[in-house]
Amino acid sequence: MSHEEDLIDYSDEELQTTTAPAAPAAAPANGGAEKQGDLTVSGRPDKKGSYVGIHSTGFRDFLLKGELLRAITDCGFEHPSEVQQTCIPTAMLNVDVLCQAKSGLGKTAVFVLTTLHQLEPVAGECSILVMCHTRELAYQIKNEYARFSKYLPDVKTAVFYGGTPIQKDIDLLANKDTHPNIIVATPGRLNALVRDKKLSLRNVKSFVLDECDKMLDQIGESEISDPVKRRIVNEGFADMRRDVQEIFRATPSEKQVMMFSATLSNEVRPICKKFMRNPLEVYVDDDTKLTLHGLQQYYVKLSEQEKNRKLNELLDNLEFNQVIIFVKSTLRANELDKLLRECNFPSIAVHSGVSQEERIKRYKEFKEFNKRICVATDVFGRGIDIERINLAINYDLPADADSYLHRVGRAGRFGTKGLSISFVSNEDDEKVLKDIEKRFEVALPEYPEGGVDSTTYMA
Ligand SMILES: Nc1ncnc2c1ncn2[C@@H]1O[C@H](COP(=O)(O)OP(=O)(O)OP(=O)(O)O)[C@@H](O)[C@H]1O
Repeated sequence: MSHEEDLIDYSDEELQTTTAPAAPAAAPANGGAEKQGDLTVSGRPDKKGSYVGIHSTGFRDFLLKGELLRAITDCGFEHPSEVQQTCIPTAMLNVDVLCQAKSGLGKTAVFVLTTLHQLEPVAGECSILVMCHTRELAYQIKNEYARFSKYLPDVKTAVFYGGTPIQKDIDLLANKDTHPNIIVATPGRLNALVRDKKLSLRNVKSFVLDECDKMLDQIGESEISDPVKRRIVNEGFADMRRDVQEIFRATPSEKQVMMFSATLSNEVRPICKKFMRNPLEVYVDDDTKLTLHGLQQYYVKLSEQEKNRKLNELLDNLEFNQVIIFVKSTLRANELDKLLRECNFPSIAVHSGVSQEERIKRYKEFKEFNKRICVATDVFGRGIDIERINLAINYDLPADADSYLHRVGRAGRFGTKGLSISFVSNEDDEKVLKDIEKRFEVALPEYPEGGVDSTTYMA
C-alpha cells in the first residue's frame, strides 16, 4: 500500500487534530503589547523600529514589488485592512508571524503578498509552502497566488491534495520546467510526496499554515466521552498534526514561519509558537471583537421535524444573493440537497462523500454564481471565500462556538452586510447558543415572526 492510500480524508467533517509537536522550542516573544484597533500586537522584533506605528493609507506605502502593486490594483483592493496594515510591513521582512484576525478581513493577502514579495524563483525549487486543512481552501489559496503573481511570469504555483491521481503531482514535480516555486497543499498528500521522495522541501524559505488552530489543536481524550467518537477524532487529529510535523521537519531550520486563523485559543498559541522564532504576535484578545459588525445573527427554536418546513419558508421569503446551509453530516447534506432540488431550489451539496473532481466542480459552480444555494458540511466551514454569500443558515448548529464563528463568517465578507440564522433544536444546541452569546457578547435574538427587512442585510 502506498503512503497515499492509508491517509484519511482531512476534508471530512470529523476532521480534527492532537498532541504537542516535536518541533523546535519557541524563542520567547518580545514583551509588551500594543493596541491597533481590534488587534493586540506583540513580539515585534524591534518595538521602536522603523516599521512600528506605520499607518499606511495605501498598499504603495508597503514598498512591495511593482508587479504586486499592479496586481493589487487589478484586484480592486484600494486600502489595506487593519490586519494587512499590522502584518504586511513586518512579514515582508522575513519575520515569523502568528496572526489572529476576524473572518473575512484579508488574512490570505498577508501571506500571499509578503511571500511573493520575497520570492526569487529558482527553476525546480519550492520556496514557499502553504498548508491548510481542506482541499477547496487549498484550491482557493492557489488561485489567490495566481491572481497576485500575474505580472511575475517566472513564478509557478501548484496545488496538491488527496482524492486526485498522485501520479499527476509526481509528473509535475519530476520536470524542472513545471516544478512549482509555490506549493499550496493539504498535509496528507504533501507528506506522501515528501515521504516517497518525490518532493524535496530543502529550499523552502516560507512555511505557512492557514487555519492553523484547526491543523494543530488538540482535544484531550478525557473531553470526549464516547469511545467511538474519541477514536475517530483522535485519529483525525493525530494524522493531521503528525503530517504537519513531519513536513516541517523536512524543511530547513532557517525559514520564515507564518500561521493564521480567526480563532487562536490560549491553548493553541504556545503550540503554534513552538514552530516559530520570535514571532510577531497579533491577537484579538477580546472575543467580543471577533463579531462581524455587518452580520445580523438570529436563532430559530424548533423541533428536528420542523426544520425542513422552516428552511423552505425562509428560502421562499428571504431575499439573498447566495446562501450557505450547514449540516452536520454527509448524509444529511445529500438528503437536504435532494429535498431542496425536489422543491425546485437551485441547490448543490459539498461534502467529503463526493469525488474530489466533483467537489471542486461544485465549488466552482457556486463561486461563479451558477448555483445560489449550497448545502455543506464543515468542509466549507472555514476559509472559503465566496463574495456573494450574504446568508448563512445553520440547519444543524455546530458543536462549539469557534465553529459557529467561522461558519457565519462565510457571509458578510470584508465588512459587507449579511444575515445568519441558526436552528436550535435540542439541549446541546441551547448550550452552544448560550456559549456563543457569552463569548462573543453578541446579540443573538430569536428570528422575528415578520422576518427581517432585506435592506438591512443586502448590500
Ligand atoms: N485590502 C482589501 N481590499 C478589498 N478587498 C480585500 C482586501 N483584502 C482582502 N480582500 C478580500 O476580502 C475577502 C476576504 O479575504 P480573506 O479570504 O483573505 O479573509 P480571511 O481573513 O482569510 O477570512 P477567514 O478567516 O474567513 O478565512 C476576499 O474576497 C479578499 O479578496
